[in-house]
Amino acid sequence: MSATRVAVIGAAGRMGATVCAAVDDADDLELVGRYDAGDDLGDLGGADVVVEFSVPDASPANVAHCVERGVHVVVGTTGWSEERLATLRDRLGDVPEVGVLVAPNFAIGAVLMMAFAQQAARFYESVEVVELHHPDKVDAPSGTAARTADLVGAAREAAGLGPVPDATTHDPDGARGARVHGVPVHSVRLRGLVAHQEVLLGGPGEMLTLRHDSFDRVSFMSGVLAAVRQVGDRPGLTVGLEHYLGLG
Ligand SMILES: NC(=O)C1=CN([C@@H]2O[C@H](COP(=O)(O)OP(=O)(O)OC[C@H]3O[C@@H](n4cnc5c(N)ncnc54)[C@H](O)[C@@H]3O)[C@@H](O)[C@H]2O)C=CC1
Ligand SMILES: O=C(O)C1=N[C@H](C(=O)O)C[C@H](O)C1
Repeated sequence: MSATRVAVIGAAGRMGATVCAAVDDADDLELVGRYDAGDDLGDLGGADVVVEFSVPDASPANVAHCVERGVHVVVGTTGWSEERLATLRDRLGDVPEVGVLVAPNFAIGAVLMMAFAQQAARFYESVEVVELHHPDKVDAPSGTAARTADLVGAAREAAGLGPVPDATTHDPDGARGARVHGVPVHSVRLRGLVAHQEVLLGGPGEMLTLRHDSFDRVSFMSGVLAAVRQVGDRPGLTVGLEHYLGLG
């Protein structure tokens, strides 16, 4: 069987460079293009699949370029709001054979953490998300934290839980963090870190802590490569790697 041809957008970045190395190392994949800011994406080097890890403001146009050329895309870039996803879904309506996966986190443990948090949400009165990342990250909260909060918030709503208890009335400096789908989210940026998250769930007399740590970007590679191998067989838009792992 011939190798799947893969191009990487954002190839000079932390994730893009790691993906290029992982694709180079895989016997069944061939790296046919590396693109970064300012490059003409052209025919994408004849790629069957593109892996996109760039910046939130550039990602939708990059993905549109691929989709218009009938190329499947695995997207790891954050910032895919509901509005952006809806536009992409519309665009995919014109090319029904093309598959796109948008996933906020490709580490298996992070995917499991989100699934466990969603499962646990209905049992706890209180929940907060703390995400901790390297200080070169440009977006906050992280895509993973936003998705976790969305999943947890929706599960709470479905279970008929009200707002998380919080007596705070005076918070001039925003110490209680952001609110995503009603869930408080706190972002830490610290030299030495890569990507980490805790979901804290509290009930009378107890707390459940779900924690995931990516110590190295290699943690994302098995998920990225699994997605590259499957995306061509999954037409349309999929959000979240869990759907490729039988967890969705
Ligand atoms: N889904 C996941 O598992 C993960 C997602 N990420 C996300 O991936 C994205 C990239 O993260 P990093 O690699 O750490 O960032 P980075 O800053 O190291 O790399 C981004 C790269 O994109 C390039 N770029 C900027 N504008 C571009 C354009 N218009 N077209 C093509 N390339 C462009 C930059 O020059 C840079 O080389 C972020 O949104 C981050 O949150 C990061 C790690 C894991
Ligand atoms: O920028 C990063 O590093 C990461 N970004 C993703 C996110 O925002 O969730 C995934 C992971 O946390 C690493």
